[in-house]
Amino acid sequence: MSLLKIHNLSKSFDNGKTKVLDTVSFELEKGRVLTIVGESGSGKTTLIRLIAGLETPDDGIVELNDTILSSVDIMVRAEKRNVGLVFQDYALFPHMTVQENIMYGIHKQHDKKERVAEVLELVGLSGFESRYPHQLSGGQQQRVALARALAPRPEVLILDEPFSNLDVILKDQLRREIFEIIHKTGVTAIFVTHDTDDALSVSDSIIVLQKGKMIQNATAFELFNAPKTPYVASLFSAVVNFTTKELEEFRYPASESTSYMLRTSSFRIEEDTDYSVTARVLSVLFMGAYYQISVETPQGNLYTICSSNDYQNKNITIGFNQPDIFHFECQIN
Ligand SMILES: Nc1ncnc2c1ncn2[C@@H]1O[C@H](COP(=O)(O)OP(=O)(O)OP(=O)(O)O)[C@@H](O)[C@H]1O
Repeated sequence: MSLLKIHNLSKSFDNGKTKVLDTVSFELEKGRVLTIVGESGSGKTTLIRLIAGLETPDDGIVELNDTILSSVDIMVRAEKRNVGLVFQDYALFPHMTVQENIMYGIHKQHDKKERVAEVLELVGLSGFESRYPHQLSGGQQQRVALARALAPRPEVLILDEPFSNLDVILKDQLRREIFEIIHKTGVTAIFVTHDTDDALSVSDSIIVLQKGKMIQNATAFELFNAPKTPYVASLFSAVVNFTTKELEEFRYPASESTSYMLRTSSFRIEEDTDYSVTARVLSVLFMGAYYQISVETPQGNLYTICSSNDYQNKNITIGFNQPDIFHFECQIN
């Protein structure tokens, strides 16, 4: 059964001139992790602010545990919603210790100190109670922010771009740790990011927002393998747009009214494939873990990746298999 139900949520700013969210609907089951992805300005933060009660909707309903939290006539205050928030900038109070920061979020409980110790243990920071935020690393501050959000036992935990201020190695490590903690607590979580790697690795389902509209709501596997639009396809790895003429070179039966795309990584070199063309290799660049290869076909140049530089200045067969090509009955946008 769904814990959180979002129904036809819409929001505009500037007296209705800027529509930021347009009839967004989805449901989230208890204990699941949902990620919201989308380019800058697509409405991600506005959507979670509406769920957290920091904005009022123009239309639509936010429902948690069969109780309406927001609608045109109802607005339950943010602090009454039992929704925990972790922001990218940690938002810890600098003049308070770790213990005071975490206690701040706990309202009704008598066992405040015990709860602080419990959540600090959960995030691997036992013994850090009396430190101040400036005495902690970025990763530790983010774990304290998570502990603070978890302390009141929220029904939904929302993490807004929680890793974007951290360097790559720390980010990977912290992402793993935070999602282990989330799974351990079983809390229902919504994670907002424009980093699609984050989204693929941690979510039970992913919502893609584009210009305030929900384009697709699916598992990571479905989004990667069956994107609904060219934009969704391009979110998760490099893609090539094919013209009908280019596809004819591969002997692919292309139609004029369809847009075609292939992931760069789906090209096969010197392999038996469903559709192929002979092409001249223009360059092979060493990129560390792989080589980037550029080839010239009768219809233009293509880029792909391969694992060796044996193809320098050669004519090669490059191709792809039927299941790998995406087709969309629309114009590429
Ligand atoms: N209070 C506000 N008043 C006016 N416009 C706003 C307000 N809040 C957000 N917007 C606008 O709404 C649009 C969506 O903003 P939002 O912050 O939800 O996007 P986002 O997807 O979270 O972007 P980012 O990834 O850059 O954080 C933007 O064009 C933004 O300028």
